[in-house]
Amino acid sequence: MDIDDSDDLSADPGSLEDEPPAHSDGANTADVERSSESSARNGTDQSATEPTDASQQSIEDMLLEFDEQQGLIRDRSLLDPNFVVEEDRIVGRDDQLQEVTKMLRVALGDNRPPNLFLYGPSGTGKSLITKAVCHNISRICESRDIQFGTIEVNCQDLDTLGVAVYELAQQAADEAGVEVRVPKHGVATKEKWDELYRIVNENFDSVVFVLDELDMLVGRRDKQDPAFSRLLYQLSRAGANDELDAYISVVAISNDTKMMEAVGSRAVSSFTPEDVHFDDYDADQLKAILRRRQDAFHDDVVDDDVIPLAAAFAAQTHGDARKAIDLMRVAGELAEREGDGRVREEHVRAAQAKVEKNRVLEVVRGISTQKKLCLYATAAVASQSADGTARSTTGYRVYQYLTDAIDADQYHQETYVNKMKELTTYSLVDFERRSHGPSSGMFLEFQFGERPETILETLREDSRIEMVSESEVHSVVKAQIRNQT
Ligand SMILES: Nc1ncnc2c1ncn2[C@@H]1O[C@H](COP(=O)(O)OP(=O)(O)OP(=O)(O)O)[C@@H](O)[C@H]1O
Repeated sequence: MDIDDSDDLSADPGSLEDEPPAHSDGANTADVERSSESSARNGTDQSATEPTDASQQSIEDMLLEFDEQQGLIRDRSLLDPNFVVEEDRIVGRDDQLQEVTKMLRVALGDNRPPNLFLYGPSGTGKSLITKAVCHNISRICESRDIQFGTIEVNCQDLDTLGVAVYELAQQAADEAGVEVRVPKHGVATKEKWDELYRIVNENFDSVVFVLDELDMLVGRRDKQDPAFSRLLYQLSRAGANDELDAYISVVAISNDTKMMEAVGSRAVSSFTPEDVHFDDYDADQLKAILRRRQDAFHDDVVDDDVIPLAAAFAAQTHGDARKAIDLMRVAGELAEREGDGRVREEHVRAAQAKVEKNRVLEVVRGISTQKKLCLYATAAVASQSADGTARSTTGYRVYQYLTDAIDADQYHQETYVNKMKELTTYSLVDFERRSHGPSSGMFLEFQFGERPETILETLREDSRIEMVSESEVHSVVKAQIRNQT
């Protein structure tokens, strides 16, 4: 996720000086004096229509003042989660680096590397490690005159298999420096596959396809297998038969550890990947990752407690390095905007509130009212339970209360559970199957990637949810938690 809060205040002072001010509001003292002289001559009083506050700073002055201010951030790219950092800035992923390198290095010789399935929570370095290894393979291949290509797509915003195949063809063409010869729309998916094969065969000896966030490629619901399963089947089969001359390897990346369970049996038997697991980072690892990027800031402008605090906040929610880096960037930008000479603990706390809110907003912006109600009910339970989790059985009762309160349709418990499961793809919420003894039956236990309070606060911005009394929900939740066996 990319949260861009940056205001680029680095306007070119030269060009600003050449420009006359757009209008005289807030102009300098001399202008104000000239203006009052002329009104006196004309016998008119302009004080009612024009600002007379001579101390008001013009926009130009403010821009120039900001521009002259020494910024705190020296290298913004190091605080951009999408920027691929140099190898020496990668910390705490030695095992995964070694495993991925060991398997993909086969591309350096005359052999097909194995397929890989990289899985683990968001922001744990899956994409970074893949890119770093492929980058190195590419460099060595260049010196050996092997045409190696990395063809990478993020499946998050790809709706159908056809769109995904076109995107692969487009990326392959970009990597090879050629043009795609089929149109994006209005042709059968088969033609897009053929075009992809043509581009690969004509330009590469060896290719690694990197399919990031693959589980998000669900495709049309009327198909038996999800689109990601069909994509894996077709790609890995093409590698094994004559359609592709180049050696190909498919690296599937997912947050969903259970993704392979949803892959159809045909695809499983042709894809057969080597698994590489990525764990959450702990606070110490996150601290080390941030310290290795501290030179993103000018020397000696970051207070000592800033990095440990950002690392601790990020460790609380899944140990996500992207979040830790986001926190540092937003804290730095807040400090710059306030004109503070240092990044302090208070900036990290303010950044934490902002980053959390942005992440929740990103998820809830596009979801239906029904999903919002499911999420609200579950977060309300988690916010009051002793361990911060919510049982599906309790969450459902609160959901029933909410739908009654606003007179909305009410789903069965199974649908409520499915809606909550669907929300796990955004890594805002996660679940585990649990049972408290033989008599209590099975239930899902939900835990949140952000504070449940932030989720509730954000969802209350929806006018239908806002209608429900907060204190009543509170009492209902309390009673339901008390009734849990
Ligand atoms: N071990 C690490 N050392 C240095 N930086 C890291 C490390 N792990 C992750 N990062 C940084 O954290 C950010 C997120 O990492 P990355 O995109 O690789 O995560 P991911 O596991 O692929 O997440 P997602 O599943 O959400 O795509 C990137 O900016 C990356 O540079």
